[in-house]
Amino acid sequence: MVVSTISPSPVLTQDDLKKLAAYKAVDYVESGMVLGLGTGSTAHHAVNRIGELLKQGKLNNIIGIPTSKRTEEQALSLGIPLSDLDTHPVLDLAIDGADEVDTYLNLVKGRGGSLLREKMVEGACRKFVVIVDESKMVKTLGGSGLAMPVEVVPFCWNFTVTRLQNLFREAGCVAKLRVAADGGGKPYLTDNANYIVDLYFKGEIGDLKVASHEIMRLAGVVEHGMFIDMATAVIIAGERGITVKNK
Ligand SMILES: O=C[C@H](O)[C@H](O)[C@H](O)COP(=O)(O)O
Repeated sequence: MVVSTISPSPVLTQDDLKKLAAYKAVDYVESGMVLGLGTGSTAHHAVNRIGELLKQGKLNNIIGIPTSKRTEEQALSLGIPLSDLDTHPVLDLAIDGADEVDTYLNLVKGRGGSLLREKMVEGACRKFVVIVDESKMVKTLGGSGLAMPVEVVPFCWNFTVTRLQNLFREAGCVAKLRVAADGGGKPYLTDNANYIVDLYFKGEIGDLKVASHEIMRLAGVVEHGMFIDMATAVIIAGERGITVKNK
């Protein structure tokens, strides 16, 4: 793993740091690329920047593959030409945020609800650059005590919640169905009309590949938010500057 650090910065807000990481990642973009466009507050800055450079004529012939309906709308509003994986099954580069990044550059994603399309698009990229502020860095995934999202089919979701929780009983896992933010207690619906079950761990998840396999073996699970061995680089913006970690 190659690590490089550049330029210290003055006191910045978390959003400033997200923007710094995003802009740095857009330096990797070249004209003619097919690009995976990530989802979330950090990726939002990168998509805006790509739109800006296209408008200024500093980038040309970019094709974007959005990882969510939200990003699709944003990209269209910026005039970024879009396509999909059916037409462009291999992408040059994807840029996206993450909820957690461990020391091996494994990720937790999906707290914003977009993990399935992200995993499909980012798994089809030659390079996957992750952009985060330093608060996202963790020793081990799930160690922050925050959600590890799993996308599940709505059919008998309660059954799947119980099975997911039982899977990680020794790690003190609590599994909860995510509800929509707009109140009413209705389940949160993903872009694929599925539900999200959030897993909260008290202890260690253990071997991530084993955990991944166990989760995916459950009928009813569509995908989970652990992105193992997928990132090729992580750009971390912090109070002391930007750090780039390459796989
Ligand atoms: O579901 C959301 C995506 O995985 C986001 O990329 C992730 O949650 C990070 O989002 P943010 O940049 O807003 O922290």
